Amino acid sequence: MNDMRRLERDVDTSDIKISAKGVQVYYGDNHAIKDVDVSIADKTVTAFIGPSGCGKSTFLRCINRMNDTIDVARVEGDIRIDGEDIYDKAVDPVQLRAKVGMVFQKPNPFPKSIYDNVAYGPKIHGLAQNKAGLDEIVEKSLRRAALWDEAKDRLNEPGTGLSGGQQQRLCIARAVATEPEILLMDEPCSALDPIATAQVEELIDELRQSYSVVIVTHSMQQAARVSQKTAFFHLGNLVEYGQTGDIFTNPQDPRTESYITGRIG
Ligand SMILES: Nc1ncnc2c1ncn2[C@@H]1O[C@H](COP(=O)(O)OP(=O)(O)OP(=O)(O)O)[C@@H](O)[C@H]1O
Repeated sequence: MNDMRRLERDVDTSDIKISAKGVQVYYGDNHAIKDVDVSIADKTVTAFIGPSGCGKSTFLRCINRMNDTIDVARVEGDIRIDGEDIYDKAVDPVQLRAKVGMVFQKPNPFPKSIYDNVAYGPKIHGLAQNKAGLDEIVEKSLRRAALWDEAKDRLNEPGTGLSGGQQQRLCIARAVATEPEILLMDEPCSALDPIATAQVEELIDELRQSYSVVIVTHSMQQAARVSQKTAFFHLGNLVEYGQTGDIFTNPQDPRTESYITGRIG
């Protein structure tokens, strides 16, 4: 039995959205993720924490097969969404990524208008019948990302002309526009000021009503504020996983305790 299985506590096994078993990731000879098992709940924010280089982003990228785009990366093991093997040969990674949206560390709007940034995904996935349908999706997505009021009078202006915090909300609007079921966020606030961070955190809390949200964060305060479940990674191992409150107040593994008290990291 590995560490995580022994230490997993209070993780509701009902309503599991993502389940991973025996996941290994290698970059060439570098064994970056070591035999990770985890079950991630629907309609919940799950935070991945741990020291730099422990594999948080690598594991996050397994969930929408973004590691496929890295030549030297090799993923082994079993990852299922709603019980379906996402690494099955029949699964189209492009379709998968519409269902599993991703928001990156640095806001990365396309060099297109605000409207087109949001409309791009729905267009390529054929989600709108006509222009009116597309307009509706764009408005709804910008509203969900709490950007509509600031953007509605400048939809044809470049997305890159928005402030950093607005650009990140635009990227969230772009991610939700394809009606995903899971939203992966890789340090989504690291380039934002405290006000924009607070707005995005508020948004994450709202988004969990509809999605399973998985967020990588370097900020333990942020993990404590936004997540219900926390997974602590160390040297490629998932060391401890449980209710966020328990992980921060009563960690079971000395490595978790050292990290949250600032002794490693
Ligand atoms: N594209 C890549 N090519 C080769 N090795 C990589 C790549 N991405 C990550 N790695 C390696 O995999 C290991 C885990 O890195 P990863 O970025 O997943 O960690 P992390 O916990 O997200 O780190 P950080 O908090 O610093 O972002 C590291 O040894 C890193 O060097």
